[in-house]
Amino acid sequence: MNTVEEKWPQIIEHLRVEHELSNVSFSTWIKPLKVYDVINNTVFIMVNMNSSVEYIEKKYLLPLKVCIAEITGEEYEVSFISEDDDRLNEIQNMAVEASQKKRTKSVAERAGLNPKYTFDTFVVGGNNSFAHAVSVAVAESPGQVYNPLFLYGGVGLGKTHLMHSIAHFILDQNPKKKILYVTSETFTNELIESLKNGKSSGNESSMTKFREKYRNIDVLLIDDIQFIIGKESTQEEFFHTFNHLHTSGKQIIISSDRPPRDIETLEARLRSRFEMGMLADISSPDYETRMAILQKKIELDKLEKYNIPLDVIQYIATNIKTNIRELEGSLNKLIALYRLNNNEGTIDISLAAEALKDIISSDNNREVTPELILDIVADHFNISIADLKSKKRNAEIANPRQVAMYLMRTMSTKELSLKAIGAIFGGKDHSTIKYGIEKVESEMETDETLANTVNIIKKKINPA
Ligand SMILES: Nc1ncnc2c1ncn2[C@@H]1O[C@H](COP(=O)(O)OP(=O)(O)OP(=O)(O)O)[C@@H](O)[C@H]1O
Repeated sequence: MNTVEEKWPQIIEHLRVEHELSNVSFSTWIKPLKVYDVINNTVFIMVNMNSSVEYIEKKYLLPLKVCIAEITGEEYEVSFISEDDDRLNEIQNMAVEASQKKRTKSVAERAGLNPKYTFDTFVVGGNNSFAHAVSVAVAESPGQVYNPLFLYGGVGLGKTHLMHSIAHFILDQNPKKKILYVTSETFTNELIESLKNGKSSGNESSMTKFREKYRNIDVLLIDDIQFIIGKESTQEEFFHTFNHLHTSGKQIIISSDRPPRDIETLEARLRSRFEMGMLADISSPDYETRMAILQKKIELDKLEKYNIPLDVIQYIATNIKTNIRELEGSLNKLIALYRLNNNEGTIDISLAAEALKDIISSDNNREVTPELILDIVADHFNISIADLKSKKRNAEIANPRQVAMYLMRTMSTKELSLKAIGAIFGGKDHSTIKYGIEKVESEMETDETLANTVNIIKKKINPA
């Protein structure tokens, strides 16, 4: 049942009270209305045979629209229909189409894909045209052309975006394809958990489940493979997963921050497997590509309304060279600064300079600041920096927050006192910070999954 249908009794009650409808009006016109369907944000309401659609439309369309928005929190169009309406067939077809679209989308969502990362939103430039071309080829003929496809390149240059694009494309062609996208961190942590559960329960069923999950698929996408380096048991398991899929003609797509030959602790047998398909690198975008990416983002995020002057876009493209995530981040920061000022200032180069101030970082030997740690931890756990700094206590936020505290204490270039860390997290007491840090430290000793995650974040902060 959709939200409008679910909340229909509240919606009409709200209408009755707000518009002071008499009992007669209410029971004559409103009570008999039924939600017929909600399709693409339009609520179709069936009007009783004996009522007049024209009259109800004239008198109640607007009030009802407002009440629906107030009760559901979402804006809908409202359309009244009658049982002998010529449009009924058309509406039913629309409903079927919409539910098919929804199903395809949920297949993509289930596969862990970001809906924004598609080939349509990917800007092709000299830095990525080869990687893009081979990705399209793999998407068109999974398992048949380049297997595995190994995409590599520096931080924030579009590897994940390309991988998701391949997966979306395959699912669009055939929603039944079984696609699994994971980071190597997830693969490792799930393996650790399965081994642990297998040991404690004394049976192998958890490992069997793990293997079923990773082997019973058509396409495996594994992101940031560099993070399984140095872990023998993970490499061993991955080797078998790889062989199983590869010999059955299933497609494997891998990303890494460097080519296989430069991953020192990668076992030779895995390295040779990775090198037997297609290696494609993505390098830093040139100026024209950076401009094109900024323009695309303005279009996709509907930022045209801010009329950002061309010289401001050029200023950002000139100054942020090596990381597309930072390129996008500066545009977001610029808009945020402008809005902070109640949209009253002007978007000019000096505002852009302020936006860039926090973002421009020398890539080598970058200083580890609290802001950098907040940024990377938030990005890693897919939560906002505001949440990290907030007082929310649910585990999804509180645990990453404690990890951030621990990292600030142990990794910051300038040593930070407990009090200083407390100030960053909204004025928390130094004992709270101490507790958080010690909790992470002691849990890392027994919880291998947490230790693995913290180590990966450390490598993201300090990739050397
Ligand atoms: N060619 C491109 N066109 C449009 N957007 C891009 C392009 N390349 C990267 N981006 C955007 O830049 C951001 C970072 O890209 P992505 O996460 O794919 O990088 P990555 O190489 O996987 O980084 P990491 O090494 O951190 O995993 C994303 O928001 C992505 O949409």
